[in-house]
Amino acid sequence: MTVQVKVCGTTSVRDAVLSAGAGADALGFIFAPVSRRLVTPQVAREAGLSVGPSVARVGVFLDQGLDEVLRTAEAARVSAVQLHGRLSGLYVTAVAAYYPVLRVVRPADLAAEADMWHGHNGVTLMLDAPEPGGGIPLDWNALRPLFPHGAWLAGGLGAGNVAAAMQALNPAGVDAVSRLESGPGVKDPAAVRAFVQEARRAAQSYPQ
Ligand SMILES: O=C(O)c1ccccc1NCC(=O)[C@H](O)[C@H](O)COP(=O)(O)O
Repeated sequence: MTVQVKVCGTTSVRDAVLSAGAGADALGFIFAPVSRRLVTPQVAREAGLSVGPSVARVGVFLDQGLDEVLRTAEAARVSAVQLHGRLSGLYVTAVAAYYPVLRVVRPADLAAEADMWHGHNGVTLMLDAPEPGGGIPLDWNALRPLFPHGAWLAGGLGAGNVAAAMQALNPAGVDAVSRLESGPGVKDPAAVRAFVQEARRAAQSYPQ
């Protein structure tokens, strides 16, 4: 089976090209003002154009207004939107009318959100730690009974632990940022390459 590998927190053309060259399926561009990896829509657009058509560009938002999300996503020409925060089902559905949505949930909300979005093809769940971009791994084994088929996983992942996380939960996609950086918003090339390679290797042992 395959796994989608997303490298988040892209802030430059250089890092977009690096992650795409390492084999990432998706690049994340963070538009949440609280982030140390904040990028402008203009830079995200330029970076997205530099990686060709087969790499997804994901705009990442945290508790931002619907207008702001749609305007920013359009300006950056992203291909999908990732939504963090306390958001109503109506809000998520409104964004999903325009973009495929990665709806990010914390462990405490996983069961309720999995029920809400079951069978909704435009919304994919991503389980993440309570503090996005914080580099803290989850307790994968404890989450095993709750983890929905087809969901993605984030939270403190890197080359050193992505295989164990995948073995525990069989996520359809994995996402990381903190452990792939040499500094806030700057990618460490070796860490990015190792993360993508390890995720690909671990996916080979997925159940058929
Ligand atoms: O990374 C951030 O700074 C951030 C800030 C606000 C909202 C989302 C943010 N990151 C979103 C991501 O997709 C991260 O890759 C994900 O939370 C995992 O991060 P990490 O645990 O550091 O690998």
